[in-house]
Amino acid sequence: MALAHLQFIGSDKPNVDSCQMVSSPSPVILTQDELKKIAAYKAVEFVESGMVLGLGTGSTACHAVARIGELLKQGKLKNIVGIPTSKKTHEQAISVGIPLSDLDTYPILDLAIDGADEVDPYLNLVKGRGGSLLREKMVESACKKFVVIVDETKLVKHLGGSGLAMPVEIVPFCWKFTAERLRMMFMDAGCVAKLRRFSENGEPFVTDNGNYIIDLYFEKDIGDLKVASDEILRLAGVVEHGMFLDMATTLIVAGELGVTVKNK
Ligand SMILES: O=C[C@H](O)[C@H](O)[C@H](O)COP(=O)(O)O
Repeated sequence: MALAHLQFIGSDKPNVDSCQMVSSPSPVILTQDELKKIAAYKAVEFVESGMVLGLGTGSTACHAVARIGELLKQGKLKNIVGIPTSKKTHEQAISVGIPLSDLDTYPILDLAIDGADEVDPYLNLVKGRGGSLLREKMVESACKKFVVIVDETKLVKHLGGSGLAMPVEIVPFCWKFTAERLRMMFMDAGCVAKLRRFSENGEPFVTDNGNYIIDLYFEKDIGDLKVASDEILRLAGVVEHGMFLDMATTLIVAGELGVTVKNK
């Protein structure tokens, strides 16, 4: 079975042993959004009636939320309870008719479906470029199964190696102090720490929890991810970071040559 298309950026030898190609190569060139939708629809095949579901946030996860709503309307799914990971997903879920609840009521979820900003060959993730990392991490760490859905541009060899942001949610109090501490923490990796701002008015971006986001950019590999994770979380002022280590149980990747499902 040809799996050469499942490439982790920068990887010499992608780890694809446990992958399964589930659709044949398509002759049509698909847009990135169409690929996201294909991955999302594939993930929704894991959903069964009666499940308590973690509903992710972002341009990929929104296709899954829409699909679940559609199947509920068609009567193909019944008795679903959704736990949204952001205010935006909350609104979307209501609009498509998914009954909602929260972690206080359902501390253990059957399944969560969500996108990611980066995925490494071990299914570690960077999340939070949409700003929802804290609620996502709370919900997705309470799930028996966590299905991650991406198009193939999200695959990387090392987290933080794509040159894009590694988000850290912090309290607004003395944010410059916290940003500087984070920068110094990863000085050897050439870290730049930037407060996320709304592009329209330059005001700080505020999360659903009333916090700020510091985006970390690295010139070099940050080394052991667990060590980096623990160190960030020990810093007073930090609420959570966007590294989701050892949480995903299944990865669904949609690419030009088809859809691949990889189980951990
Ligand atoms: O905060 C946002 C979430 O972590 C998203 O799941 C992640 O950013 C991926 O989003 P998208 O599917 O839009 O690329």
